[in-house]
Amino acid sequence: MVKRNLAKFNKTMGFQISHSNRQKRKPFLGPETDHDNDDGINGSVIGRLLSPPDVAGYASWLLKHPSAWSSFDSVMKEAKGKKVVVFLDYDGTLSPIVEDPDKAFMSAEMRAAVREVAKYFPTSIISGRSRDKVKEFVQLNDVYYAGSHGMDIMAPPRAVKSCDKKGNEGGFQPAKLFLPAIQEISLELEDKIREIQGARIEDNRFCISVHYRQVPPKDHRILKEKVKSLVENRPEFRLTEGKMVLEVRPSIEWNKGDALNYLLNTLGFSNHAKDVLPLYIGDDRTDEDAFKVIAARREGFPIIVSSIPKDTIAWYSLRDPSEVLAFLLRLAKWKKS
Ligand SMILES: O=P(O)(O)OC[C@H]1O[C@H](O[C@H]2O[C@H](CO)[C@@H](O)[C@H](O)[C@H]2O)[C@H](O)[C@@H](O)[C@@H]1O
Repeated sequence: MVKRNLAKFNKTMGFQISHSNRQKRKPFLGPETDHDNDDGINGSVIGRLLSPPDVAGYASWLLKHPSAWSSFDSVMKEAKGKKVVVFLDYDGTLSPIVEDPDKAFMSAEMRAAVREVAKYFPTSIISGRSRDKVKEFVQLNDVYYAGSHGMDIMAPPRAVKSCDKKGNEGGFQPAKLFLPAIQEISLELEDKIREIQGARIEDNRFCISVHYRQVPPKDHRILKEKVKSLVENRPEFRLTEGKMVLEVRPSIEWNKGDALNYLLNTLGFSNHAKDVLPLYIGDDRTDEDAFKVIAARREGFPIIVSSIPKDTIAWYSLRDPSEVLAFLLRLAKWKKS
Protein backbone atom coordinates (compact mmCIF):
# COMPACT_ATOMS: atom_id res chain seq x y z
CA MET A 1 0.00 0.00 0.00
CA VAL A 2 2.77 2.38 1.06
CA LYS A 3 4.76 1.39 -2.01
CA ARG A 4 1.80 2.03 -4.26
CA ASN A 5 1.24 5.45 -2.74
CA LEU A 6 4.89 6.33 -3.17
CA ALA A 7 4.84 5.18 -6.79
CA LYS A 8 1.74 7.28 -7.40
CA PHE A 9 3.42 10.24 -5.73
CA ASN A 10 6.54 9.94 -7.87
CA LYS A 11 4.46 9.58 -10.98
CA THR A 12 2.46 12.64 -10.07
CA MET A 13 5.58 14.69 -9.44
CA GLY A 14 7.34 13.51 -12.55
CA PHE A 15 4.72 13.54 -15.28
CA GLN A 16 2.52 16.21 -16.63
CA ILE A 17 -0.89 16.24 -15.14
CA SER A 18 -4.20 17.05 -16.73
CA HIS A 19 -5.74 20.36 -15.76
CA SER A 20 -9.19 18.96 -15.31
CA ASN A 21 -9.50 20.73 -11.95
CA ARG A 22 -10.25 23.93 -13.82
CA GLN A 23 -13.72 22.64 -14.59
CA LYS A 24 -14.25 20.83 -11.32
CA ARG A 25 -12.83 23.35 -8.85
CA LYS A 26 -14.21 23.27 -5.36
CA PRO A 27 -15.20 26.65 -3.93
CA PHE A 28 -12.90 28.06 -1.25
CA LEU A 29 -14.48 27.13 2.03
CA GLY A 30 -13.37 30.20 3.94
CA PRO A 31 -11.20 30.48 7.01
CA GLU A 32 -10.88 27.42 9.21
CA THR A 33 -11.04 27.91 12.94
CA ASP A 34 -7.39 27.21 13.58
CA HIS A 35 -4.57 27.96 11.23
CA ASP A 36 -1.69 26.89 13.40
CA ASN A 37 -0.25 23.97 11.56
CA ASP A 38 -0.45 24.53 7.88
CA ASP A 39 2.66 26.46 7.03
CA GLY A 40 5.26 23.72 6.98
CA ILE A 41 7.76 25.87 8.85
CA ASN A 42 11.15 24.20 8.82
CA GLY A 43 9.70 21.66 6.46
CA SER A 44 9.21 23.85 3.45
CA VAL A 45 12.06 22.54 1.36
CA ILE A 46 12.01 20.29 -1.66
CA GLY A 47 12.71 16.72 -0.60
CA ARG A 48 11.12 17.02 2.83
CA LEU A 49 10.28 13.48 3.91
CA LEU A 50 6.57 12.91 3.95
CA SER A 51 5.02 10.21 6.04
CA PRO A 52 2.97 7.70 3.95
CA PRO A 53 -0.46 9.21 4.70
CA ASP A 54 0.96 12.66 3.78
CA VAL A 55 2.30 11.24 0.55
CA ALA A 56 -1.05 9.82 -0.49
CA GLY A 57 -2.92 12.95 0.56
CA TYR A 58 -0.50 15.29 -1.19
CA ALA A 59 -0.46 13.17 -4.34
CA SER A 60 -4.23 13.23 -4.67
CA TRP A 61 -4.31 16.97 -3.90
CA LEU A 62 -1.73 17.45 -6.67
CA LEU A 63 -4.12 15.87 -9.12
CA LYS A 64 -6.54 18.71 -8.41
CA HIS A 65 -3.87 21.41 -8.22
CA PRO A 66 -1.12 20.26 -10.59
CA SER A 67 2.42 21.42 -10.08
CA ALA A 68 3.01 24.56 -12.16
CA TRP A 69 6.62 23.40 -12.41
CA SER A 70 6.00 19.83 -13.61
CA SER A 71 3.35 20.94 -16.07
CA PHE A 72 5.16 24.11 -17.11
CA ASP A 73 5.16 23.47 -20.88
CA SER A 74 1.50 22.60 -21.14
CA VAL A 75 0.56 25.42 -18.75
CA MET A 76 2.48 28.02 -20.73
CA LYS A 77 1.02 26.92 -24.07
CA GLU A 78 -1.98 28.99 -23.06
CA ALA A 79 0.24 32.07 -22.79
CA LYS A 80 1.52 32.08 -26.38
CA GLY A 81 0.78 35.43 -27.99
CA LYS A 82 -0.77 36.79 -24.81
CA LYS A 83 0.49 39.25 -22.25
CA VAL A 84 1.40 37.59 -18.95
CA VAL A 85 1.27 39.94 -15.96
CA VAL A 86 2.96 38.63 -12.83
CA PHE A 87 1.77 39.11 -9.24
CA LEU A 88 3.68 37.73 -6.26
CA ASP A 89 2.95 37.47 -2.58
CA TYR A 90 5.93 37.94 -0.24
CA ASP A 91 5.95 35.84 2.98
CA GLY A 92 5.85 32.11 2.35
CA THR A 93 6.22 32.73 -1.40
CA LEU A 94 9.39 34.74 -2.01
CA SER A 95 10.77 34.12 1.48
CA PRO A 96 10.36 31.07 3.68
CA ILE A 97 8.21 31.28 6.79
CA VAL A 98 10.46 31.93 9.79
CA GLU A 99 9.92 32.41 13.51
CA ASP A 100 10.80 36.09 13.58
CA PRO A 101 8.81 38.25 11.11
CA ASP A 102 11.63 40.82 11.04
CA LYS A 103 14.00 38.19 9.70
CA ALA A 104 11.97 36.94 6.73
CA PHE A 105 14.72 37.84 4.29
CA MET A 106 14.63 37.05 0.61
CA SER A 107 17.63 35.22 -0.80
CA ALA A 108 19.90 36.88 -3.36
CA GLU A 109 18.90 34.13 -5.84
CA MET A 110 15.23 34.89 -5.38
CA ARG A 111 15.89 38.62 -5.83
CA ALA A 112 17.77 37.90 -9.05
CA ALA A 113 14.92 35.68 -10.28
CA VAL A 114 12.27 38.35 -9.59
CA ARG A 115 14.49 40.94 -11.28
CA GLU A 116 14.76 38.67 -14.31
CA VAL A 117 11.01 38.07 -14.44
CA ALA A 118 10.35 41.83 -14.15
CA LYS A 119 12.54 42.38 -17.22
CA TYR A 120 10.06 40.45 -19.37
CA PHE A 121 6.71 40.79 -17.60
CA PRO A 122 5.05 43.62 -15.65
CA THR A 123 5.58 42.40 -12.08
CA SER A 124 3.94 43.41 -8.80
CA ILE A 125 4.35 42.27 -5.24
CA ILE A 126 1.17 42.27 -3.18
CA SER A 127 1.84 41.70 0.50
CA GLY A 128 0.19 41.94 3.89
CA ARG A 129 3.28 43.79 5.11
CA SER A 130 3.56 47.56 5.05
CA ARG A 131 4.67 48.70 1.61
CA ASP A 132 7.91 50.15 2.99
CA LYS A 133 8.77 46.93 4.78
CA VAL A 134 8.19 44.68 1.78
CA LYS A 135 10.20 47.04 -0.42
CA GLU A 136 13.01 46.97 2.13
CA PHE A 137 13.04 43.17 1.89
CA VAL A 138 12.77 42.97 -1.90
CA GLN A 139 15.04 45.88 -2.84
CA LEU A 140 13.99 46.06 -6.47
CA ASN A 141 12.95 49.21 -8.33
CA ASP A 142 11.32 47.80 -11.40
CA VAL A 143 8.36 46.21 -9.70
CA TYR A 144 5.08 47.56 -8.34
CA TYR A 145 4.51 47.29 -4.60
CA ALA A 146 1.16 46.90 -2.89
CA GLY A 147 1.39 46.72 0.91
CA SER A 148 -1.21 46.21 3.65
CA HIS A 149 -3.00 43.49 1.65
CA GLY A 150 -3.38 45.84 -1.31
CA MET A 151 -4.51 48.91 0.68
CA ASP A 152 -1.30 50.81 -0.14
CA ILE A 153 -0.30 50.71 -3.79
CA MET A 154 2.56 52.50 -5.49
CA ALA A 155 3.52 52.10 -9.11
CA PRO A 156 7.07 52.58 -10.39
CA PRO A 157 7.56 55.91 -12.19
CA ARG A 158 7.95 54.34 -15.64
CA ALA A 159 4.36 53.05 -15.67
CA VAL A 160 2.71 55.86 -13.75
CA LYS A 161 -0.39 57.43 -15.19
CA SER A 162 -1.87 59.30 -12.25
CA CYS A 163 -0.91 61.26 -9.11
CA ASP A 164 -2.75 61.43 -5.80
CA LYS A 165 -3.65 64.81 -4.22
CA LYS A 166 -0.21 65.16 -2.68
CA GLY A 167 1.42 64.53 -6.00
CA ASN A 168 2.50 60.99 -5.09
CA GLU A 169 2.75 59.34 -8.46
CA GLY A 170 0.75 56.18 -8.86
CA GLY A 171 -0.27 56.14 -5.19
CA PHE A 172 -3.53 54.56 -4.09
CA GLN A 173 -4.57 54.23 -0.44
CA PRO A 174 -8.27 53.40 -0.09
CA ALA A 175 -8.08 53.12 3.74
CA LYS A 176 -6.31 56.41 4.40
CA LEU A 177 -9.17 57.82 6.51
CA PHE A 178 -8.74 54.93 8.92
CA LEU A 179 -5.17 55.81 9.89
CA PRO A 180 -5.99 57.57 13.22
CA ALA A 181 -8.33 54.73 14.24
CA ILE A 182 -5.69 52.15 13.26
CA GLN A 183 -3.16 53.81 15.52
CA GLU A 184 -5.70 53.83 18.35
CA ILE A 185 -6.59 50.16 18.01
CA SER A 186 -2.92 49.30 17.76
CA LEU A 187 -2.31 50.82 21.21
CA GLU A 188 -5.35 48.99 22.58
CA LEU A 189 -4.07 45.72 21.17
CA GLU A 190 -0.62 46.28 22.69
CA ASP A 191 -2.29 46.75 26.02
CA LYS A 192 -4.52 43.67 25.70
CA ILE A 193 -1.80 41.22 24.78
CA ARG A 194 1.03 42.64 26.89
CA GLU A 195 0.75 39.79 29.33
CA ILE A 196 0.87 36.98 26.79
CA GLN A 197 4.38 35.68 26.47
CA GLY A 198 5.68 35.70 22.89
CA ALA A 199 2.78 37.68 21.38
CA ARG A 200 3.86 40.53 19.16
CA ILE A 201 2.29 43.24 17.11
CA GLU A 202 3.49 44.32 13.69
CA ASP A 203 2.42 47.68 12.35
CA ASN A 204 1.61 47.15 8.68
CA ARG A 205 0.39 50.73 8.25
CA PHE A 206 -3.18 50.07 7.06
CA CYS A 207 -3.54 46.84 9.02
CA ILE A 208 -2.08 45.34 12.14
CA SER A 209 -0.70 41.85 12.54
CA VAL A 210 -0.90 40.10 15.90
CA HIS A 211 1.62 37.27 15.73
CA TYR A 212 1.36 34.19 17.95
CA ARG A 213 4.02 31.93 16.40
CA GLN A 214 6.16 32.42 19.51
CA VAL A 215 3.28 32.10 21.96
CA PRO A 216 3.07 28.79 23.87
CA PRO A 217 0.21 26.72 22.34
CA LYS A 218 -1.70 26.73 25.62
CA ASP A 219 -2.13 30.52 25.27
CA HIS A 220 -3.27 30.63 21.63
CA ARG A 221 -6.93 30.50 22.51
CA ILE A 222 -6.76 33.27 25.08
CA LEU A 223 -4.84 35.50 22.69
CA LYS A 224 -7.37 34.94 19.91
CA GLU A 225 -10.25 35.63 22.26
CA LYS A 226 -8.71 38.87 23.45
CA VAL A 227 -8.13 40.14 19.92
CA LYS A 228 -11.56 39.01 18.71
CA SER A 229 -13.37 40.69 21.60
CA LEU A 230 -11.55 43.95 20.94
CA VAL A 231 -12.37 43.92 17.23
CA GLU A 232 -16.00 42.96 17.86
CA ASN A 233 -16.44 46.26 19.68
CA ARG A 234 -14.97 48.26 16.80
CA PRO A 235 -17.27 47.84 13.76
CA GLU A 236 -14.91 49.88 11.62
CA PHE A 237 -12.47 46.95 11.79
CA ARG A 238 -12.54 43.30 10.82
CA LEU A 239 -10.34 40.33 11.55
CA THR A 240 -8.70 37.92 9.12
CA GLU A 241 -6.35 35.04 9.84
CA GLY A 242 -3.05 34.10 8.31
CA LYS A 243 -0.26 31.75 9.28
CA MET A 244 -0.17 32.02 13.07
CA VAL A 245 -1.17 35.63 12.76
CA LEU A 246 -4.39 37.57 13.30
CA GLU A 247 -4.80 40.57 11.07
CA VAL A 248 -6.87 43.54 12.10
CA ARG A 249 -7.90 45.63 9.12
CA PRO A 250 -10.38 48.36 8.21
CA SER A 251 -13.84 47.07 7.27
CA ILE A 252 -13.62 48.20 3.70
CA GLU A 253 -14.30 46.02 0.70
CA TRP A 254 -10.76 45.94 -0.60
CA ASN A 255 -8.46 42.97 -0.77
CA LYS A 256 -5.57 41.48 -2.75
CA GLY A 257 -7.97 40.66 -5.61
CA ASP A 258 -9.03 44.32 -5.87
CA ALA A 259 -5.36 45.31 -5.81
CA LEU A 260 -4.68 42.90 -8.67
CA ASN A 261 -7.48 44.48 -10.73
CA TYR A 262 -6.30 47.99 -9.82
CA LEU A 263 -2.76 47.18 -10.93
CA LEU A 264 -3.95 45.62 -14.18
CA ASN A 265 -5.82 48.84 -14.93
CA THR A 266 -2.87 51.03 -13.95
CA LEU A 267 -0.77 49.05 -16.36
CA GLY A 268 -3.26 49.80 -19.08
CA PHE A 269 -4.87 46.35 -19.30
CA SER A 270 -8.61 46.22 -19.12
CA ASN A 271 -9.92 43.85 -16.44
CA HIS A 272 -11.63 41.77 -19.07
CA ALA A 273 -9.05 41.89 -21.87
CA LYS A 274 -8.78 38.40 -23.31
CA ASP A 275 -5.15 38.75 -24.34
CA VAL A 276 -4.00 39.39 -20.75
CA LEU A 277 -3.15 36.50 -18.45
CA PRO A 278 -2.56 37.39 -14.80
CA LEU A 279 -0.28 34.97 -12.96
CA TYR A 280 -0.50 35.13 -9.17
CA ILE A 281 1.63 33.10 -6.76
CA GLY A 282 0.74 33.10 -3.08
CA ASP A 283 0.62 30.82 -0.07
CA ASP A 284 -1.96 32.15 2.33
CA ARG A 285 -5.66 32.73 2.83
CA THR A 286 -5.59 36.37 1.81
CA ASP A 287 -4.14 35.26 -1.54
CA GLU A 288 -7.38 33.39 -2.24
CA ASP A 289 -8.99 36.77 -3.01
CA ALA A 290 -6.55 37.22 -5.87
CA PHE A 291 -7.05 33.61 -7.03
CA LYS A 292 -10.78 34.29 -7.04
CA VAL A 293 -10.34 37.25 -9.39
CA ILE A 294 -8.32 35.14 -11.83
CA ALA A 295 -10.74 32.23 -11.54
CA ALA A 296 -13.61 34.60 -12.40
CA ARG A 297 -11.75 35.66 -15.58
CA ARG A 298 -11.45 31.93 -16.44
CA GLU A 299 -7.99 32.62 -17.80
CA GLY A 300 -4.66 33.10 -16.10
CA PHE A 301 -2.54 31.25 -13.57
CA PRO A 302 -3.60 31.16 -9.92
CA ILE A 303 -0.79 29.25 -8.16
CA ILE A 304 -0.83 28.23 -4.50
CA VAL A 305 2.40 27.58 -2.62
CA SER A 306 1.91 24.67 -0.28
CA SER A 307 3.67 21.48 0.71
CA ILE A 308 0.54 20.07 2.29
CA PRO A 309 -2.98 19.61 0.89
CA LYS A 310 -5.19 22.61 1.63
CA ASP A 311 -8.45 24.13 0.54
CA THR A 312 -7.85 26.55 -2.30
CA ILE A 313 -9.36 27.79 -5.50
CA ALA A 314 -5.93 28.02 -7.12
CA TRP A 315 -5.64 25.85 -10.23
CA TYR A 316 -1.94 25.10 -9.88
CA SER A 317 0.57 24.64 -7.08
CA LEU A 318 4.21 24.92 -6.14
CA ARG A 319 5.58 23.24 -3.05
CA ASP A 320 7.61 25.98 -1.42
CA PRO A 321 9.69 29.10 -2.11
CA SER A 322 12.48 27.02 -3.64
CA GLU A 323 10.03 25.77 -6.29
CA VAL A 324 8.79 29.32 -6.74
CA LEU A 325 12.40 30.31 -7.47
CA ALA A 326 12.80 27.53 -10.03
CA PHE A 327 9.45 28.43 -11.63
CA LEU A 328 10.31 32.15 -11.91
CA LEU A 329 13.67 31.39 -13.53
CA ARG A 330 11.98 29.07 -16.00
CA LEU A 331 9.32 31.65 -16.77
CA ALA A 332 11.94 34.29 -17.60
CA LYS A 333 13.90 31.80 -19.69
CA TRP A 334 10.74 30.78 -21.55
CA LYS A 335 10.05 34.40 -22.50
CA LYS A 336 13.68 35.06 -23.42
CA SER A 337 13.80 32.14 -25.77
O1 LIG B 1 0.84 38.71 2.30
P1 LIG B 1 2.16 38.25 2.82
O2 LIG B 1 3.32 38.93 2.19
O3 LIG B 1 2.28 36.76 2.78
O4 LIG B 1 2.15 38.67 4.36
C1 LIG B 1 1.32 37.98 5.31
C2 LIG B 1 1.93 38.12 6.68
O5 LIG B 1 3.28 37.67 6.55
C3 LIG B 1 4.15 37.84 7.67
O6 LIG B 1 3.83 36.87 8.65
C4 LIG B 1 4.08 35.55 8.23
O7 LIG B 1 5.48 35.38 7.96
C5 LIG B 1 6.35 35.55 9.11
C6 LIG B 1 7.80 35.45 8.63
O8 LIG B 1 8.02 34.24 7.97
C7 LIG B 1 6.00 34.51 10.17
O9 LIG B 1 6.82 34.67 11.31
C8 LIG B 1 4.51 34.69 10.55
O10 LIG B 1 4.13 33.69 11.47
C9 LIG B 1 3.62 34.58 9.32
O11 LIG B 1 2.27 34.85 9.62
C10 LIG B 1 4.09 39.24 8.21
O12 LIG B 1 4.90 39.33 9.35
C11 LIG B 1 2.67 39.68 8.47
O13 LIG B 1 2.64 41.01 8.90
C12 LIG B 1 1.91 39.58 7.15
O14 LIG B 1 0.57 40.00 7.33
